[in-house]
Amino acid sequence: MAKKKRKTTPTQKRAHKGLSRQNKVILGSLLILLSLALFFSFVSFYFTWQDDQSLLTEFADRNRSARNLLNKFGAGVSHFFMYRGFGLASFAFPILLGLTGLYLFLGMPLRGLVGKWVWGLVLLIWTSVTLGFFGAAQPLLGGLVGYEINDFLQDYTGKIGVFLLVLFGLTIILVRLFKLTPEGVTGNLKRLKDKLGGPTPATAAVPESITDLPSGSDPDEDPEFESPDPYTHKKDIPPLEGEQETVPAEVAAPEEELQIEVSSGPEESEETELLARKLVEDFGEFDPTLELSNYKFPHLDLLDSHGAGGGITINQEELEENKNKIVDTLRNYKIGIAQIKATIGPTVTLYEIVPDAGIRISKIKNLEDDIALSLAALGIRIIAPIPGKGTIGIEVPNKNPTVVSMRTVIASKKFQNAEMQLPIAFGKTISNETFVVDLAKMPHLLMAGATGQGKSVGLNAILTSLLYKKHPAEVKFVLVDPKKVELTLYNKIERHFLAKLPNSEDAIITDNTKVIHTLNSLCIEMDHRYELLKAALVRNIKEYNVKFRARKLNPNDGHRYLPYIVLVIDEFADLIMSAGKEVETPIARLAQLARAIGIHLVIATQRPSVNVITGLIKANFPARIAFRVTSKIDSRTILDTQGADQLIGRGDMLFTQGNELIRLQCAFVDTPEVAKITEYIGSQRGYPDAHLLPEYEDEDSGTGIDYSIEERDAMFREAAEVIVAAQQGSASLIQRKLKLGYNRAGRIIDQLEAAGIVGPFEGSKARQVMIPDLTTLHEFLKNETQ
Ligand SMILES: Nc1ncnc2c1ncn2[C@@H]1O[C@H](COP(=O)(O)OP(=O)(O)OP(=O)(O)O)[C@@H](O)[C@H]1O
Repeated sequence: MAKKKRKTTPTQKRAHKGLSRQNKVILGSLLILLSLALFFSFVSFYFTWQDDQSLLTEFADRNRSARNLLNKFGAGVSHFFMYRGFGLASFAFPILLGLTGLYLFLGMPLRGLVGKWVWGLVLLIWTSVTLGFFGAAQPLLGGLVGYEINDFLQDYTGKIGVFLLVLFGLTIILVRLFKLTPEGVTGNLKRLKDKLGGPTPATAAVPESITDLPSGSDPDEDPEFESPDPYTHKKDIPPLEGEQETVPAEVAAPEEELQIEVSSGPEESEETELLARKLVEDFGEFDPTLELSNYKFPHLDLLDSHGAGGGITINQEELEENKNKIVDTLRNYKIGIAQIKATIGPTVTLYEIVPDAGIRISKIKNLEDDIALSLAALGIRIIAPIPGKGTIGIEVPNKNPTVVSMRTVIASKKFQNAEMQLPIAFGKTISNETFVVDLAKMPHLLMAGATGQGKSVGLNAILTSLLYKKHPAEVKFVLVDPKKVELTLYNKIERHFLAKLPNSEDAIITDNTKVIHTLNSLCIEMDHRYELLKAALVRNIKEYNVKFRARKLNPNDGHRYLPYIVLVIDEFADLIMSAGKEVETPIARLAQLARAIGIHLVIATQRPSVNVITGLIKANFPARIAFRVTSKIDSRTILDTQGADQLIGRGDMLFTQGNELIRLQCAFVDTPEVAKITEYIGSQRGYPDAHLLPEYEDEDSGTGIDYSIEERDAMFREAAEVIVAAQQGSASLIQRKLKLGYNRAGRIIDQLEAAGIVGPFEGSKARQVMIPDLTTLHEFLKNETQ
């Protein structure tokens, strides 16, 4: 709404500039009176024209008077319009003049009059020609104009031709002006029959003819005229709250002054809607993928099956053996089992047991080590009870685990049909089901595990999933790789999928200072995106992009299609150890706020200690993955519970999104496969450069308020102009208008203060602007340099 209001202001201002309210009332009443004078003259002319005809040549003679109600004026004007002009159709003039007068008198926006004048003139000529055609013997019906046009047309097309032309004109008027279509007419007749005695369509048609627009764009239509043609269709869209008022406001406007103001707002919104619909009709929806329309998604053959094509092989003997061992161990401790069931997964088999009645669950839980000992196996995990099932689960690793290949999970129906914003195929659950989640819903992911347990493979699985599902226009990666080797392969897709800071050579970030800059730049991008969302009146990136695709957001106002941004940090511990708060603060800020605007974080660390995964970080990362860790304490640090220490490694992982823990076998994607995928994408035509993030300037580059003229920011002058023009000394105004980051805008404000253009900081209030207008400012800046 705010935007619409902003839009109306210049129009209103212009209107005020043209004519003052008083002058409008004066001019309006003059036109109304003139229209009445014309009307009475015209009517009277029909009865007196013969008597008054001789007088037309003796206008100056004061002794003679005309019989017309408005005397000589009436006789002369009527003769001019009715006889020499358009005949009966000339009544259009008093009507149009009266209407214009009324608009001026009531202060209504004159824009609405254009359509009425155009249609009025069209009707005037058509009526004149038609009456001239049918009443050629009666010059007062069609007037001289009607007669002459008829004469001219008949010379070329004959009587029949003119008749057909008149008929065609009538069709245009009925269809465009009155929105009559065969379906509409039958529908109306039916409704009329139903209503019997209700308001006739004829009465409704009057305001409609008034409000129509010549362009054929959707006017405020009479609800009575519902027809399935493309024009009336537009009305089927449910009106916005304000829009409902538009119809009565427009119709009743000539009588009620109060409603006039109301109509201006919604009219604008309708205009935007109309424009959007017209653009979509003409060009189709905005397609973000158009620039790389020939882009081919990677195909399955780029991935290996890692010998997992045949699925899980069940070793019946092993199953039986494990079952017996479990039953025996429990029996040794006097725990009877009523039922036992096995679910075989790729890495572990889950034995679900129902103990005899009266057995305490904690007793079984305490036997974890004993069961592990008797089974002589690592990585046994007891889940007592399994949530929602009423059974106790014992997970026992398989002797021959099956590799879950990325190929099988990508090929799975679940992933292929996933209607998610950022679908990730992590791998398989212990019941051998493909596990797919939406990164956008998580909304950030923390990944930890001891070295060599599958973190890098996990990150590759995330990136591969997105590469298989998303077009380069839809998602961008910001990759941070302090180890300098893990993510290098993704360099090849820089111009397709990567985002980087302006002026930086490599898209993959390996040094710490650059990481800090990038994180801050992402914070600026986040702020920009929030501004855009606010201006578009939407709540999240999804709604924003839908609106942008429907061409309801104007790129000239700074709107653009927003790709998702996934920030991946491999080895977070390194970073936090060397940069501490400088990294933690922007990460926490992004994690807290970035979910709605499509920036998602994936952070991996091999040192899950509390000084790396701090409380602040943890609180903002509800979704966590733990690969195998070496101690219970590490498991607690990541998951808030033990369990990760009992995993068997090689991609065996626990995933939580806040509540229950899910054990998964991570999909395996090897480095050569990643190389093939990136090669495949990288060899295709890409964008000219990587996606550029907003510029970030280090805060340390000068903080004192004693700025000399040479030290001033390059945007100082522009910023001063913005501030003086708006007479409002605020950093956020500079930020918004000049699209600068918060820190830079803040620094410019300090420089403006040092220059004496704005006053000192006044808490929550905007600073005082010391210079009244732009001319004074320019003078001031000129004097400064002299
Ligand atoms: N999902 C998996 N399925 C099968 N094997 C796996 C899986 N994940 C990892 N591995 C095996 O474990 C090895 C180490 O994995 P990875 O490089 O991902 O460990 P990491 O945790 O990133 O180690 P580091 O922290 O030292 O980089 C891989 O080379 C692979 O052989």
